[in-house]
Amino acid sequence: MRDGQAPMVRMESIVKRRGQADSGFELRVPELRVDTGEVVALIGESGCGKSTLLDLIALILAPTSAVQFRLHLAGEGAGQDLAALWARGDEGALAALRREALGYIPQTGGLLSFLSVRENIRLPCRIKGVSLADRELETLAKRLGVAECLDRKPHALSIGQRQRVAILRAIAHGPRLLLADEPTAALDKPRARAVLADMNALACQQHLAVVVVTHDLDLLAEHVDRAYTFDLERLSESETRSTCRALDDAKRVIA
Ligand SMILES: Nc1ncnc2c1ncn2[C@@H]1O[C@H](COP(=O)(O)OP(=O)(O)OP(=O)(O)O)[C@@H](O)[C@H]1O
Repeated sequence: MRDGQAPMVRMESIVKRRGQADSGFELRVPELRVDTGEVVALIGESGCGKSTLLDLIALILAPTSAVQFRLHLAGEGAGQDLAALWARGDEGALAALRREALGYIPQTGGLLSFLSVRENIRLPCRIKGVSLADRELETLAKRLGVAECLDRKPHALSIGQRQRVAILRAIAHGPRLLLADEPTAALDKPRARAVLADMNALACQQHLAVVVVTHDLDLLAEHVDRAYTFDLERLSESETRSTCRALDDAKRVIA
C-alpha cells in the first residue's frame, strides 16, 4: 500500500470454475488486495487465469464461490459486498458499479471504428450520464499525447495512439478502478513503457487503482507496485487448476 492509501478491492478465498463438470479450469484466489493509487500486475504463463481474474475484478464474471469480495470506493465505510450482490443476482447494482466505478481497457483497445476519437472517449460519460467539457477532454488528451487525434477515426491512428485513446476513454468518466488486459501487447518496448508510465501516473494523480495483465516482465519494474502470479497444475487430461499468489517482492522478482 502506498502511504496514506486505502484498500479498494479485497478478495478472500474466491473460486471460479470454467468449462464442464468433468473437464475444465478452476481458478483459486486465496487472497488478493488492490489499493487506491497503486498499479498491480497479473503475470503468468498462457492459460493460467489472468484474464479470468481480471474479469472477476471487472464484475464481468461471477465467482463460483467467495468468502469475501469487496469494493471500497472513497467515503464508503464497509464498502460494497460484491459477493452478496452476485449471490442474490443483483444485476442492477452490479451494472451501476461497472458503469460508474470501473474503466476497462480490452486487449485490442475496443474503440468503435465508426465514431471519432472524441466521440469514442465521450461514450462512457454518456452511458454514465456525466458531462465532459471539451476543455477537460482536451487536457486529458494532451497529457496522454493524443490531442491532435481527437477528430480522427480510430483507423487513422497508430497502434500506440489507439492504445492511449483506449486508456483515455477508460478514465474519462472518472472511474476509481482501471482494469487493462495486456494493454502493451501490440506495442514496441518504448511505447509499452510509456503506456505503463501513463497508467502509473494516473494511479497517483487521480487516486485510481490499476490492475494490468501483462506478459512483459521486463517492462514492469519501474511502473508496477505489486504483482500476483499463478501456480498452474494439470490435474488430469481434461482438468487444470490454477492458484493465484502474491509475489512478495514484485519489484525485485520482476527486475
Ligand atoms: N469462456 C470460457 N469457457 C470455458 N473455459 C474458458 C473460457 N475462457 C477461458 N477458459 C479457460 O480458462 C483458463 C484460463 O484462461 P484465461 O484466458 O483466464 O488465461 P490467461 O492467463 O489470460 O491466458 P492468455 O495469457 O493466453 O490470455 C484456460 O484453461 C481457458 O481455456
